[in-house]
Amino acid sequence: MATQLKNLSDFSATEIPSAAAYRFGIVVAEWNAEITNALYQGAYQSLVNNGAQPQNIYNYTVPGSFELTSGADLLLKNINLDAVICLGCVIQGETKHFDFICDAVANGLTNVAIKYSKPVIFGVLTTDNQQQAIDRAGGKHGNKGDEAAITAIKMAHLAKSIKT
Ligand SMILES: Nc1c(NC[C@H](O)[C@H](O)[C@H](O)CO)[nH]c(=O)[nH]c1=O
Ligand SMILES: CC(=O)[C@@H](O)COP(=O)(O)O
Repeated sequence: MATQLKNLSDFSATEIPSAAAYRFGIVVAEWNAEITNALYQGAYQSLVNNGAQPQNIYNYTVPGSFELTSGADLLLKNINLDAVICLGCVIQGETKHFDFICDAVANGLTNVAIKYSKPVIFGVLTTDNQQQAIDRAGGKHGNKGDEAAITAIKMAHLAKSIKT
């Protein structure tokens, strides 16, 4: 498994641009809150550790990962942001519901990013079980929230460099 070869929180500080000039939205799904709260803490701390100003980080929650698309759309429609980080945890149950949510969120967030020409970061765990989620939300495989935050910083920097 690719993740087993990589820690989601391993980054070289020299490769990460400063986040000081950028404004970030973070949308967090409430489903599996013990996991998504850990993802949020990782993302928020990674932003701040790389220079983001707390007053430039706009935090919101939505009921479930399926609503992350609506959340990202509302933020980009109403707030001047350089990137939106979307955090969720979808865990396989007994039915195909998992598949529909995961596909909807991945495609939905992609469409929002294109609609606004803004980076929308897919920080959603899609796991077979709870332990896999724990391992990727501050456990042995790091924190996907860290990864999502660093991705947001890099994409915001890329967007700025292309525009100027
Ligand atoms: N089972 C999980 C859900 N289900 C809820 C959906 O995301 C959505 O809120 C509902 O279908 C109403 O639109 N959400 C997760 O984030 N994680 C899950 O494991
Ligand atoms: C991913 C889900 O929505 C899942 O938790 C729902 O469980 P089930 O497929 O057993 O209804």
